[in-house]
Amino acid sequence: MTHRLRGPVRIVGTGLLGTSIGLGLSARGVEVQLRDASPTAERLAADFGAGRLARPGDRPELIVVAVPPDVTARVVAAELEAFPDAVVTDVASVKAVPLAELRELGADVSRYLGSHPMAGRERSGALAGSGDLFVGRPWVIAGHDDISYERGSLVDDLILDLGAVPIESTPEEHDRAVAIVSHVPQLVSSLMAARLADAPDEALRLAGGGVRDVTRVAASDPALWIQILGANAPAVVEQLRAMQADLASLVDALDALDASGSRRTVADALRAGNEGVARLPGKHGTHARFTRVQVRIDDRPGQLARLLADIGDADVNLEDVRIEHAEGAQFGVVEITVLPDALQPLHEALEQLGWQVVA
Ligand SMILES: NC(=O)C1=CN([C@@H]2O[C@H](COP(=O)(O)OP(=O)(O)OC[C@H]3O[C@@H](n4cnc5c(N)ncnc54)[C@H](O)[C@@H]3O)[C@@H](O)[C@H]2O)C=CC1
Ligand SMILES: O=C(O)C(=O)Cc1ccc(O)cc1
Repeated sequence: MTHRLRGPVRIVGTGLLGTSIGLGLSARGVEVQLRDASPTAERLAADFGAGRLARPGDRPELIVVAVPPDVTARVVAAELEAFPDAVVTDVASVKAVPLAELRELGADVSRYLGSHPMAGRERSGALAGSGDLFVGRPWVIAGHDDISYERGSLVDDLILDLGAVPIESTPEEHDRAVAIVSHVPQLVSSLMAARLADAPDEALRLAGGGVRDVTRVAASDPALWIQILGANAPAVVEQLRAMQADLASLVDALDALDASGSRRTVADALRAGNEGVARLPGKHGTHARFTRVQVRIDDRPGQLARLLADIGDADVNLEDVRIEHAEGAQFGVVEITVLPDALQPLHEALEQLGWQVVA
C-alpha cells in the first residue's frame, strides 16, 4: 500500500491508540518502532504486528506519544530531548494542558505539534487495537505559533496515511469542542448507565436500542476519563451547568404537568433535541437525513447474509445496519439505514422477496 511518511515512526505508549497507529502504518509499509513503560505492553503490540521493539541507535523522523493524558507532557519532553531531529506529536484527548506543561518544562515546542484522533473504543490496551480505527474519522491538529509549517506537515502525512481526515484547530478551540461532542456525552452516558445498576432484572430484559445507544460509552475506562475530565474541567462544567438548568426546568414541568406552560416546556426540550441531533454530520460528513427500514429475520444461519445480498441485488446502498435481539425470541430485527430516495424501492423489493418488513 502507498504511504506519504518516509518513516521510521516511533510510537511511545503501545495501548489501544499506539497499537492501532502501529498496525495501520505497518500495514502500509512504514517502519514502526515501539516503546512502552510496560515491557508486556510493547511486546504484545509487536506480537500483533504493530511494529518492532525500539532499539538504541534508532533515528525516527516522527514520534507519536500515545500515553495517558497526565504523563503526556513529560513523555513528549523526554522524546524531544532524546531525538533532536524528530518531530513529536501526541494523541491525548485534551490539548491545552499538555502544551502549557511543555512550555513550563522548557521543551523545544518548535518540533511539537499536538493532535487528537476522534476515534476510539471503550476498551484500552493492545488487544483492542485495530489498524482501521481511524479510517474516515476526524483527526484534530492543534496548531500553535512556535511550530514551523514544514515540520508540521509530517503530522498531516501521518493522519492521511491512516485514512483519517485532518482538521486544523487550536488547543483551546479543540478543548471547547470536545467538551460538547465527547466529554459531556461520556458523563451523560455514565449517569444514565448508573441508573441501570440497581434496576430490576425485569426492566433490563426490556432494554432495546435506545438505552443501548445512550449508554454505549459508559463502559469506558474510568482511570483514563478522570484524567481527561480533569484536564478540561472548565469547558465541561460550562456545558454541565447549562444542562443542569435544562434538567431542573424539565423536572419541574413534569412534576406539575397541568400547570400553565408545563407541557410546552417538555415539548420545547424534545424539539431542541430534534434540532441538535439533525445538526450532527452523517456519513461522508453530509447533513443528509437518513431513513430506516426494519426487517424481521429468523434466528437461523445465513439469514443475515441472504438479506444483505438481497439489498445489494436491489441496487440499494446501505448507509448503516444493526441487529436487535429480543431476549428469548427466536428472531431478530435488522435495522437498515438508507437515503430517503432508496426507501420505497427497497421496501418493495424486500416484500417481493418474502421478507417481513416491520416498519
Ligand atoms: N481510548 C480512546 O478511545 C482514545 C484515547 N485517546 C488518547 O490516547 C492516549 C492513550 O490512550 P489509550 O491508548 O486508550 O490508553 P491505553 O491504556 O490503552 O494505553 C496507554 C499505554 O501507555 C503506557 N504508558 C503509560 N505511561 C507511560 C510512560 N510514562 N511511558 C511510556 N508508556 C507509558 C501504558 O503502559 C499503556 O500501554 C490517551 O492520552 C488518550 O487520551 C485519544 C482518542 C481516543
Ligand atoms: O466511541 C466513541 O464514540 C468515542 O467518541 C471514543 C473516543 C474516546 C475518547 C476520545 O478522546 C476520542 C474518541
